[in-house]
Amino acid sequence: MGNKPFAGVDIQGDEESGWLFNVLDFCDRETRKAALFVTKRHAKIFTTEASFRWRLGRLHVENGIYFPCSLPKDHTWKSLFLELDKMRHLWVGDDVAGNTDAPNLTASNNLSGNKYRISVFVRFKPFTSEYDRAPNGRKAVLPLHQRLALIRIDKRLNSNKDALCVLKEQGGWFKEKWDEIESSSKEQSTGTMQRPTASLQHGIKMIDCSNSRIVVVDKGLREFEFDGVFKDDVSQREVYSVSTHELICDVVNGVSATCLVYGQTGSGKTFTMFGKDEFSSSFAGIVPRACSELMSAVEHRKNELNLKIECHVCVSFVEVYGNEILDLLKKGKRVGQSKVSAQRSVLDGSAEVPVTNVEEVMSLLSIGEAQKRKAVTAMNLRSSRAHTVFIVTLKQNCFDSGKSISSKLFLADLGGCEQTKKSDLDAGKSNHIEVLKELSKGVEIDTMLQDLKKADEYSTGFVKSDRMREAVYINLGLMSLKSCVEALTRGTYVPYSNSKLTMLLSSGLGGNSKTAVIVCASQEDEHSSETINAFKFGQACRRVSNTVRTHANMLCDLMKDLDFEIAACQERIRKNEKWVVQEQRIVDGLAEKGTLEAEGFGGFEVRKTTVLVGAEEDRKLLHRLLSTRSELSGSPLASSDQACRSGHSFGGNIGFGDAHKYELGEIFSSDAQKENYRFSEQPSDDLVPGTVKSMQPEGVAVTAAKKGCLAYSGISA
Ligand SMILES: Nc1ncnc2c1ncn2[C@@H]1O[C@H](COP(=O)(O)OP(=O)(O)OP(=O)(O)O)[C@@H](O)[C@H]1O
Repeated sequence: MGNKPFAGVDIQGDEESGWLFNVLDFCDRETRKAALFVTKRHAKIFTTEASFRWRLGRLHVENGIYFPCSLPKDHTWKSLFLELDKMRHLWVGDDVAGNTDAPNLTASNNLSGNKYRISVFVRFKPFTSEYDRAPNGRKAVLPLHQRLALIRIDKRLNSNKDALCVLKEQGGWFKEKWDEIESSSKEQSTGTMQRPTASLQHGIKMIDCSNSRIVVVDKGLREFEFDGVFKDDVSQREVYSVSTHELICDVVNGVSATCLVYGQTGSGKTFTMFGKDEFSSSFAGIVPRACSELMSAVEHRKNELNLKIECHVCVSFVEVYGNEILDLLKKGKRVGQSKVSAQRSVLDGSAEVPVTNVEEVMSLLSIGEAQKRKAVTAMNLRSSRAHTVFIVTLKQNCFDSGKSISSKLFLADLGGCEQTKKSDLDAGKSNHIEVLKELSKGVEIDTMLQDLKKADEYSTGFVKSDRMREAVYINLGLMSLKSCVEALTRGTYVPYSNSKLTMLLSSGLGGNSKTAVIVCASQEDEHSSETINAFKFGQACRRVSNTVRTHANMLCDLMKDLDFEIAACQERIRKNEKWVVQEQRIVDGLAEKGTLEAEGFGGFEVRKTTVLVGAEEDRKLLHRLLSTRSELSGSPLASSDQACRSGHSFGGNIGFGDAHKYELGEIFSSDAQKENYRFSEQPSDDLVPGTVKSMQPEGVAVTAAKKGCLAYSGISA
């Protein structure tokens, strides 16, 4: 073949190097060897980032694996390629995936069962006014070492000595105190030096976006580390592309994802999740951006891929208001009665509306927005009075392989944690004028009249007790969310059923979903304690990992896990279980009253029974596992089939020492079926259901087949 085909290859160019990979992937062994020889001196071609990007493109076109157009955080094109390459057989049918000749096919399932930590981001809201920048809150007294640590982090100093110099230069109280201590320590050189302390404003001390760290003064100095920190000037687009964009790619690749915003009331959660003004403006939040990306990916699937994949998209938009789930797309109609039925209705699709293009999604978003409950509080002129969850369901069917995959995207705008004193729930009336101003901004006079009416509705609707009740329910939902996250970090029972909110979001918290949490925060010192609490919640979420599987592989994996457990259980039974002989003294029932025999002196019969002991608990477990497997597989025979094929024991004895003795070929009596049985042999095709197949030499054990099961061995006298 020579050097010719590769002579003109521009090794840095995407397309050219792509062509080279193409050739290498499809040529025979000899050609490949020659090609590798030629390109040896250009070996870096195989490792350049550009080449991996090109490979991702191929993965997309040929295997239907969607990948983000911009690199996700902490990824290189190479690492992204290696991660997504594990899914290359996502759309290959099970028949092909089961073929051992096809190399690396089992790797298709590698994503199933992968553990992913919840990613947590922090977004700061801009200061509301210059007044808010002024220190206006609690003070905390920091010990000297923490004060020095703060300076070291802030000024990027390496030693405490340098930090001490900075502290002295800062002058003020500390310098005076330090001079005082130095002079007194000179006088009494043997005495121990008193540690100087200084009081600091409680709140955020440093925001380090490049290292995603935030340093705060709480009771002492405290540092929080997150996956990303966005300052107040970061655009909506950037927040979306860093925090959520990757999740959309996962949803297209069949993995469910959740993104939730958490924070104090008025901290910018709704702004981050839904945006402001038009959904198409630069202020558009995560929901409209995610929907347009998802819909364009779906469009792309239809038009451009080699594979024929049919996609169906449905959306639901619900509000957890008080103790109820309301459907915002059906004029706030209540969904389900109980917690379970409400959760089922939302998750199983009765609240879903099918959509075919992005315009339809946006119009549904507007309908839902209009239905949302908002009110004026002292903290926010348009405070959401409920938790809102927007759910997108994507069902994909591949015509070529017959495989279908379903995934869900949960986008939740949680209600803000509220201190009712701060949010001044009666502030509606006093803020009336503010609402009017906001509503009339840039609007013509005739439309203003309508707005005035609207604003009037706002003000007249302000019933303090209603606002209080809403705040209590919001806080209760958030408390359940916190207790679920805490339970997940401790590894104890997770109380999802405590609230409808946690039941809805259970897949995102410790479930089968990739999850991102965006903590929205104010920078004002006044709100420092709420902000720090929100950071603590974010930190707890960061310790939670979800096990993520593509939906298509879930059942398969579950069966595999069950089979593994069944095999282990059977192995334990085989090791621990043994037959023991039990003796039972039976008084002659026919003896006449008053005789010695009747009283049990002398004339009694000793009846020996053989029973299986040593693995009673494992037997119960095995029974449970087999019935679960049978339920999952939908086949009533599966459980017994499984047990028989393994050739292990099950059950006890039948009729031993009792009246009935089975003969070869005899039909099992229906009474005998009430007793315990024992599997012992491999089932064979020549078994006649319900009959005794063979007998042991002493005439003690029988192997028999019973209706509905394949084989049994019982013990008969
Ligand atoms: N990053 C930001 N840039 C510009 N304005 C912002 C930002 N974050 C929030 N705001 C503004 O702050 C106000 C309050 O924000 P928002 O309604 O999103 O708060 P919230 O956390 O959803 O409150 P609540 O929990 O009470 O509903 C809005 O007017 C919003 O436009």
